[in-house]
Parts: sequence; C-alpha cells; structure tokens
Amino acid sequence: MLHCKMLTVVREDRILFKDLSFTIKPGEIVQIEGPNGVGKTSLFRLLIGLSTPYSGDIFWQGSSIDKDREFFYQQLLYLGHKSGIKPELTPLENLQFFQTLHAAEQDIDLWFVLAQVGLAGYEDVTTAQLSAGQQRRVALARLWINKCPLWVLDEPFTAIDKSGIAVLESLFIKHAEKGGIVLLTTHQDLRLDASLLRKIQLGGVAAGEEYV
Ligand SMILES: Nc1ncnc2c1ncn2[C@@H]1O[C@H](COP(=O)(O)OP(=O)(O)OP(=O)(O)O)[C@@H](O)[C@H]1O
Repeated sequence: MLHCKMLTVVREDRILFKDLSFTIKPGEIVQIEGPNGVGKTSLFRLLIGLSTPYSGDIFWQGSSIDKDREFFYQQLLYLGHKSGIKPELTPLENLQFFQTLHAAEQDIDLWFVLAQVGLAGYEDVTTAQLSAGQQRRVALARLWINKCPLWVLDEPFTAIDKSGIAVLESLFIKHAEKGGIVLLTTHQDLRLDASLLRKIQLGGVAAGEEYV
C-alpha cells in the first residue's frame, strides 16, 4: 500500500499543492490528473527521491520511505519523461542490460517481450536509429520483465500510437490483477473501464473525480 500524507510542495515560493493525502491499495490503477504545471511530475519526483516535500511524508507498506529507501526503490519501477534507454545499444541489449541491473524476470524470452511492444524485426537495430515511438517502446518493454509491485509512470504514452496504448492498458490490468499498483499521469484519454481506473485530480475538481 502507498500512502501519501499531508504532502506540501513549494517551488520558487509558489505552493504547487498543500496537504495532499491519498492512499493507493494493491490492485489499483490510479491516474494523477491536472493541467500542465499543476505539479504531477513534482509529486512523482518526491516518490522517487529526486526531491523532498516542504512537509508531509510518504509511506510504503506502512513505513516511511525515508526509513528504508533502498527497500522502497527495489519495489518501484519508475518511467519518466526521459526514457533512460541507451541509444548506442540495440533494443535487445537494452533489455539485457536492464535485466542484469534490476530485479527482473530472468527466464522471460526477450524476443517475445520485444514482439509484445511491436518491435519484432528491430531487435538488433541500434536504438538511436529507431523512431521516437519505437524508442519509447524499448523503455516500456521493461514493464514486461520487472518484478516491482509499484509502477510510477510519468506520461508513459508519449509518442505511442493507439494500438500501443491498448496493449499497455491490458498490461496495467494484468499487473493490478496480480496485486500490483500502477500510478500514472497522462494527457491521453484512456479506454480503461471506469471501474478499473481511479482518478486523482490535482489543482481542482472535475466531475466524477477525486480531489485530495
Ligand atoms: N526544480 C524546480 N525548480 C523550480 N520550479 C520547478 C522545479 N520543478 C518544477 N517546477 C515548477 O513547478 C511547476 C509544476 O511542474 P510539474 O513538472 O510538476 O508539472 P506537471 O503537472 O507535471 O506538468 P505537465 O503536465 O506539463 O507535465 C511548474 O510551474 C514548474 O516550472
């Protein structure tokens, strides 16, 4: 379970959000919503330890993440605006690299994974030569091989076409069914059934959504 308690973030003397609290249970897919600049990425940066809140705390499995950050990071897969892939390596080598460095499935067929993200036939091409969407797909392929329960995905669908988004939505459902958590931001309209997707609105209240 992920619990954010009374988080306040200030940037350049401006309060982005104040006393933000929410809890996400295993099996939930949660979209943080809000207009450009409202603080979605800033919230995620708190989660991954790239910045600290002005006040408040974040709890994972009942303990403050400050108490055992190493444990928390082992449980967390983060995908940010920058894909974190190595352009000089092939898609296959990128996944092998990820598999070696992180808690990842070792027995999974990486050719199968690359086919899942629509990169069959591109396994051995230098990633730098791929299109923007294909490069993003290389980064997203990590979702198939990681073993982390908590996925924090900042705009995962950037440059991804409609069929790619549908494949990812199915993967999110599978992850949630196994007790995982998907926390994401996107400006795309998701096709996930409303019963499967919880929305948390930053910076205002929209109909049918939750303001925290
Ligand atoms: N390190 C920083 N120093 C100063 N200001 C910052 C810093 N990081 C973010 N900000 C400001 O905080 C605000 C929120 O930025 P953030 O990236 O969290 O928004 P966002 O909701 O993710 O936006 P978008 O939908 O455009 O991705 C912006 O006005 C940004 O300029």
